[in-house]
Amino acid sequence: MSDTANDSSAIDPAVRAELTRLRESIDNIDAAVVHMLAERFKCTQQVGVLKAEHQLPPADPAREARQIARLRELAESARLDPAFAEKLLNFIIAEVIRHHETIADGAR
Ligand SMILES: C=C(O[C@@H]1C=C(C(=O)O)C=C[C@H]1O)C(=O)O
Repeated sequence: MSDTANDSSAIDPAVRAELTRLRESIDNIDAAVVHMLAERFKCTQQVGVLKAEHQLPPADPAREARQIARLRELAESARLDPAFAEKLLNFIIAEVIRHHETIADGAR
């Protein structure tokens, strides 16, 4: 990459405008992702409390398998890499299970 690749004075104004337009949408999408994840974690925290109150295990592998299969199908129809969708869901679920273990530990 040349030294001037990130120097905005060297970028064609039309290209700069297009980059700015796209980055504004990326920023909006990132904000939506954060808000959606926050809502999801609010729900999963409640599931964690319910499980702890009723001595249910933090993880439910059968439910996870159904979610992964569903998400992979959704990803395919949205032209998103299903392997990426699966990795992302597994990453989120691992964090949820960690929260559930912490809640269960606190209830003991
Ligand atoms: C939220 C739950 O707990 C865990 C987390 C899941 C998730 O984040 O979607 C799914 C299954 C469980 O391993 C649940 O059982 O529904």
